[in-house]
Amino acid sequence: MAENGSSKPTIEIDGLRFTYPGIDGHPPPGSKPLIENFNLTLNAGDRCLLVGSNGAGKTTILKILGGKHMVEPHMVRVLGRSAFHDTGLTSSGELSYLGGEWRRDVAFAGFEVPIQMDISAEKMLFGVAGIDPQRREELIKVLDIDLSWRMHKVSDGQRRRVQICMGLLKPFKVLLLDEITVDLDVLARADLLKFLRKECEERGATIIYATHIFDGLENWPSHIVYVAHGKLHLAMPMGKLKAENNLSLMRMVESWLRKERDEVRRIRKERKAQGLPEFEKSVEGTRVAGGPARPLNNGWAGGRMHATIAGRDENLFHSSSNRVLRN
Ligand SMILES: Nc1ncnc2c1ncn2[C@@H]1O[C@H](COP(=O)(O)OP(=O)(O)OP(=O)(O)O)[C@@H](O)[C@H]1O
Repeated sequence: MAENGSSKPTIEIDGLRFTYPGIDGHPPPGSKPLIENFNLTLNAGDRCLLVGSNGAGKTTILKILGGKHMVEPHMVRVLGRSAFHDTGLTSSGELSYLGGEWRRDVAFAGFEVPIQMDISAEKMLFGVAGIDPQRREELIKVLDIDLSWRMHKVSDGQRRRVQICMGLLKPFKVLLLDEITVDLDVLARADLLKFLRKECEERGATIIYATHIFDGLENWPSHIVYVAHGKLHLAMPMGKLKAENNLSLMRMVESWLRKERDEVRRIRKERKAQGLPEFEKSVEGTRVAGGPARPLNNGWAGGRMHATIAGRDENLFHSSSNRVLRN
């Protein structure tokens, strides 16, 4: 994929395989991997849109890249390093992940600032040490943040702007965005996308952005990746895709998802006709080897992880899934 200066890929996924662990920290016996045979290479400057239906595995892939789930080090390399094993990648800010639970509970992994408390936007944004003042000023402007906002009183969108600003303060080399723009108004979203594009073009950053909202994205990505049932279905430079297809981005994705859904329905119908259950059984939240049935969540979802760390289930967490899951 496109290169910018450095010839080494910034993101390399090679034969990725991943199964969510059961309560004992191991994949449940008989379970089928959620992510399988997944390969992707991205370079400095690439802006990659990650698309797929609900439950396709986008968040899981981003979390693996963000070092939150353990996989074998050779399967996923970020800036040539294993994100799970090399914690310096995230602590240095070179790798930044802005996703679901980050949005709900804390301002930014590592800063440990509860977002709902009575604190001003200014205190949050100026409380982070070692930030380039010019970059901070630019971000405050891009996200149109009023420094006097009190975090417990602002709207969801205003709070989100401060959170995004916190997450972008350090000049990342790789940024993983998991549907972070849902609450932003049209202007804030457009300005943020413009800023992110500049980060890739001028600094050679690499961004993977998972979203279901295609408004204003038509000319933003340099690459598109479509994932279905944990498998890579398509990874392509946007230019090539547009040359082969004159649909809009949204219509294109819609047509892929429609095809995928029709195929799932067809398989279910066949199973029913054969006297088999339409939906497959799940083992501790993971699908059993077989057709394209979706796994169910086993309760170790993002929101639960924080509760587990902070709450009474702490021992349970430490004796089980923390071997493979990092929040
Ligand atoms: N902690 C977990 N344990 C077991 N299964 C999980 C866990 N987290 C997610 N899953 C399952 O893995 C599958 C993929 O989930 P994931 O969140 O990666 O999908 P997604 O593509 O991001 O979906 P969406 O577009 O809805 O955000 C889902 O079926 C989900 O139920």
